[in-house]
Amino acid sequence: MASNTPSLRVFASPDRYVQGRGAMEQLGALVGKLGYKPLVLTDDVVRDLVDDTLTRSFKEAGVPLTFERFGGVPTRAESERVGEVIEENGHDVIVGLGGGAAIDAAKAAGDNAGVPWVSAATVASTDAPTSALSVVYTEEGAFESYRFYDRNPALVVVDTQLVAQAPAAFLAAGVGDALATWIEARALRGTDAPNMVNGLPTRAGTALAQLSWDILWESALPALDAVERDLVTPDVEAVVEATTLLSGLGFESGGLAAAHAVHDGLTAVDETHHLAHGEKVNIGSLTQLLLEGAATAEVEEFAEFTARAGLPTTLTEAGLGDADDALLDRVVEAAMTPEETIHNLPFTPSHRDVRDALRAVEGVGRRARERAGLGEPEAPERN
Ligand SMILES: NC(=O)c1ccc[n+]([C@@H]2O[C@H](COP(=O)([O-])OP(=O)(O)OC[C@H]3O[C@@H](n4cnc5c(N)ncnc54)[C@H](O)[C@@H]3O)[C@@H](O)[C@H]2O)c1
Ligand SMILES: [Zn+2]
Repeated sequence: MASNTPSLRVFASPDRYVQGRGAMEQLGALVGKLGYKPLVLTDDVVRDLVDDTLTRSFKEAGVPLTFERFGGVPTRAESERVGEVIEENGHDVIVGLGGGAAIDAAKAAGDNAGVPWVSAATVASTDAPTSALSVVYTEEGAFESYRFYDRNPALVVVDTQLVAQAPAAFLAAGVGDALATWIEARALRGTDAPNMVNGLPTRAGTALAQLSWDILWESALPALDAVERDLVTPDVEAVVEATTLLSGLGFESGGLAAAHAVHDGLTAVDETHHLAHGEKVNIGSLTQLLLEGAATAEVEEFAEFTARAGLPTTLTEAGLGDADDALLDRVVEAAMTPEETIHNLPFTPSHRDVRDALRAVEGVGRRARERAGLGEPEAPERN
């Protein structure tokens, strides 16, 4: 990102954002305003969850409902395949239904086929739904590249009842993804580093990142308690808005830095593939704070808060507890490619600086877990 230095400030957002309990009941009517023949890209798990609701919703709206099965990984090939389905059958709008992966694949397929795209989120696990970019993966699940579009989703719909009924780990991952947004956006303030819409950050983007952080600090823990019991409370509504809308606008127009670059680096090694996006991002946030030399109290408070939220705060939980330098070098190399957002930091860390910060996460994270009464971190089972 550092190679291009834009001179104009840019802020981007979806055309419309709709959130609430039972929002999927409205999907047919909302999508019907955008096209006559939508295609809904989703996996079997999500389809089973919403089939009845969407069948009813689309029927009432007089809009035909066609599902396409999502292959699970947003690869270039998967988007090309779905783009062809859109073209061959004359669909005029695509809906990505589920988590960040289905949503990202739908954006890419819509762009390939030249039709608008809609994000319909059934979990609040990432800030993917609002953005004008997709993260493209290899078949093996490693980060390949960001793919940028000229426009954001035409519509974003988030059903908080579905979010509440999903395993709480999804919302925890969303909290991890969204907390990083402020840690990263604030690092770009006053620099000429680009945001994710090829501009300089606007005050709005950065302020929304901070608002997301403030809401999470206030409401994430009670929201996670509520979601454990399938409840939609005002804390849940606030946290879903923070993880989806505010973090989405905040990261895109406020900009990314080291936390997401380290996330991308972590995807390069199989050891971390059991972690969700937001979980890997949390290791990235801790790495960025340590790399910045942030105040000890701040780093420790962040580690403890995110450990309480159920996020990984140690390399052990990331499957890298016994990683040798060569393995961490692969992570750091992938985190520091020329395109990576780590170069948006207002200083230039060396490879060794980043590796040491990453390794230092273990000690901070362990101590935080102890303070939170969570005990020793557990390594994932290897199969
Ligand atoms: N484009 C962006 O701006 C952006 C931002 C952040 C993350 N991402 C991308 O998002 C992806 C990660 O997304 P994710 O963490 O949501 O994972 P995911 O999309 O890979 O998986 C979500 C899983 O949850 C299941 N699921 C969905 N709704 C459910 C529900 N209500 N109940 C039970 N299960 C449900 C799905 O079947 C699926 O298996 C990564 O590819 C990441 O790169 C993109
Ligand atoms: Zn993210």
